[in-house]
Amino acid sequence: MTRATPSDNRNQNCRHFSLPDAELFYWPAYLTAPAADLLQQQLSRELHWQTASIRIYGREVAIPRRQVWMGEPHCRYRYSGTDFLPEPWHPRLRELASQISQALQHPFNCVLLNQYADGQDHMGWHADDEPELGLAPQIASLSLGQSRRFDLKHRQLECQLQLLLQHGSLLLMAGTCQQYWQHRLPKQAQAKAERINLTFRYIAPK
Ligand SMILES: O=C(O)CCC(=O)C(=O)O
Ligand SMILES: [Fe+2]
Repeated sequence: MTRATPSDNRNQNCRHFSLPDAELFYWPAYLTAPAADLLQQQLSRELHWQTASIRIYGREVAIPRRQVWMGEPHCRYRYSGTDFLPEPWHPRLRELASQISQALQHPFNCVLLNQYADGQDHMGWHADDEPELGLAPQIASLSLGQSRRFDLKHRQLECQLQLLLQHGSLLLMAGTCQQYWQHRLPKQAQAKAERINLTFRYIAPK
């Protein structure tokens, strides 16, 4: 499988991981450091970050991070028993979604943003396999700020992978990654600074 190098930073090497039942592509510096700094500051300041609650065993529990769901109006998203309606595009994020779509030759029309204040904020094991994302969804994950470890594990095989997601990097989870693998962002006591992650997704209009 071949992919064009993202247009934002053509000189960056792409690391390709061909795993059992999944393809991963990682661009360590998809955005230049100054562009990534600026975007992080802007998103941190300008978005309506929410502490969402999800239902676990019938109880409402606040998730250990803040988030924003954004995209085209039809992109409703059901996640752990809660229905999220998208916020309208922030102009910079509409532009970024279209750049990433072009670079990866794949449509993206919505994005889940997560803000992790420090290493205590995290996300547990899961897959982005909600039915509205369709079969074999491709998820493009842009990271800003504090570098954090990202873990993946196969659901059936004894197969795991750890990546360090750096400031300005882009990770594409492709193939049947969401069907056969789970991923998480673990707690990391030594991580002291903020990280913002954007996972661009595609939801087909009904
Ligand atoms: O913050 C990350 O890198 C992971 C985010 C993620 O898995 C998600 O938004 O579904
Ligand atoms: Fe995810």
